[in-house]
Amino acid sequence: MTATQIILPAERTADVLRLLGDRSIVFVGLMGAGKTAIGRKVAYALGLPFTDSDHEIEEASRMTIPELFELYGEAEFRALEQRVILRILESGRQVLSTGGGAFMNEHTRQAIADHGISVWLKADIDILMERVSKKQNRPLLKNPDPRAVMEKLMADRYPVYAKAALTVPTRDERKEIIATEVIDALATALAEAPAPEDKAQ
Ligand SMILES: Nc1ncnc2c1ncn2[C@@H]1O[C@H](COP(=O)(O)OP(=O)(O)O)[C@@H](O)[C@H]1O
Ligand SMILES: O=C(O)C1=C[C@@H](OP(=O)(O)O)[C@@H](O)[C@H](O)C1
Ligand SMILES: [Mg+2]
Repeated sequence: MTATQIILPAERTADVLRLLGDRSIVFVGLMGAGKTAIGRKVAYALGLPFTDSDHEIEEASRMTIPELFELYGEAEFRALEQRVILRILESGRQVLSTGGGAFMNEHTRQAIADHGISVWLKADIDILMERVSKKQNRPLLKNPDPRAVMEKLMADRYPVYAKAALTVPTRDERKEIIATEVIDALATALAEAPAPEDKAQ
């Protein structure tokens, strides 16, 4: 199946990239919000490389995320996640989609602030549950009551996700539409907070 991609006018892309400077766009938010799916579309539309931290962790460890949790536990996964994200952020401007827990780590949050502009993709619980129920690849939700787990994660994490540079609501709408809304929100936010080298102009 060929995925539909967004085509932006060249001037629009050039404007957003200029305002972005050397910063990466970093997606944060809960499981199922669409960080991976929307991040990929945003990257394609802007002609930027795309990286998903979970994918990089799986490549580096040659294990799946559920295997890592099962064999080494969550603490080891978090340590690996921190290292991998720091390395990715130092490898140049890109779109990075993080795993839902990554932004909870203070060092990771600082590195994201140093190298990028963070985007909290925020969806309501029904949407999150509908999406995550389709795949059994999220160890935290391997629980008799995954909705209660998600509610607890919302309570614990929302105050931290709220530290992201911008928040973009997402909903039951085509990925291309959401990705376009993210780019619009980014363009507005970046125009208000230009990269240092752009401020002088
Ligand atoms: N706007 C959307 N419309 C329809 N499906 C979506 C949308 N955003 C994400 N999805 C689907 O929901 C699931 C979870 O999305 P994903 O990008 O993996 O979320 P995350 O990385 O935040 O956990 C995937 O199957 C993805 O294709
Ligand atoms: O929220 C979390 O703690 C996690 C989210 C997952 O990524 P997605 O948010 O991309 O599903 C993955 O990193 C792991 O299962 C833990
Ligand atoms: Mg993901």
